Amino acid sequence: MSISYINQQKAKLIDLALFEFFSVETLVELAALACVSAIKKVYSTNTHPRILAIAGPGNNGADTLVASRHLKQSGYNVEIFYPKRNKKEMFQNYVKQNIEYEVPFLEQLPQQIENNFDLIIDGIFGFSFQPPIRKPFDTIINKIKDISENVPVVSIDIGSGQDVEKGNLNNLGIEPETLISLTLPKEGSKFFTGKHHFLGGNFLTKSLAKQFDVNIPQFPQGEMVIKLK
Ligand SMILES: NC(=O)C1=CN([C@@H]2O[C@H](COP(=O)(O)OP(=O)(O)OC[C@H]3O[C@@H](n4cnc5c(N)ncnc54)[C@H](O)[C@@H]3O)[C@@H](O)[C@H]2O)[C@H](O)CC1
Ligand SMILES: [K+]
Repeated sequence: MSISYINQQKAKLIDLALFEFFSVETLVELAALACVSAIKKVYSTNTHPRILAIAGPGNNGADTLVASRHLKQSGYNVEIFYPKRNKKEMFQNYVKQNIEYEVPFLEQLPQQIENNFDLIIDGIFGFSFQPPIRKPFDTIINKIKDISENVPVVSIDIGSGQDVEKGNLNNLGIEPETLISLTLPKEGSKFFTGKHHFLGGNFLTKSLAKQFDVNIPQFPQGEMVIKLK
């Protein structure tokens, strides 16, 4: 039985259904841990010790802020660029936590990313993205696209700027080396051209799968992610 790929509306509805059972903090913490697990499988602290994490204003950014803290605790040097701060208490707490865990926040996107970082985490937009890309993310996404040949990019849930359902239309979005889909892959990820595709966020029950008419995977024993590619 193949895993279902879901459209934007279904992703939002499944997310809402999960909020009936879990707090957003719980889902974000688990999603972030799954991302960290996938990242560690491909990029070690020896080969890719310096990480630049770029966090957007929504829950894709929340996943990134939490993943940054866990990566720092796992021995990576992480720095965060978080240009549009969400005022909600949860996000303010994530900032405080990172400061406590000695993860610095950068005021600007660094000039020489290629020389100073081994890996970029793209946590700008997830499944709620609606084109066109607004400022300041247009220039940020273009910059990441330009250097993605030289520095590997890991995108959380979606390559930011990509259409959730149609993929990298007109090459407007980030095409990452590694994509980590959450809950179920989005339709746009059928066109993923990078090297590694993981699925994390083992949140769905049989009953929710039935309600949303989706096929859910069996995660390998003891694993937080499944390798799809
Ligand atoms: N069930 C799950 O799979 C879970 C997934 N999680 C993560 O949450 C994101 C979706 O989060 P959401 O808050 O709904 O939205 P986004 O982060 O995608 O972005 C919303 C944010 O971005 C702004 N925005 C949207 N379009 C644009 C644009 N064109 N230009 C500029 N800004 C834009 C918008 O205004 C909002 O501020 C999902 O992908 C997962 O990563 C959670 O972990 C919970 C469980
Ligand atoms: K993203």
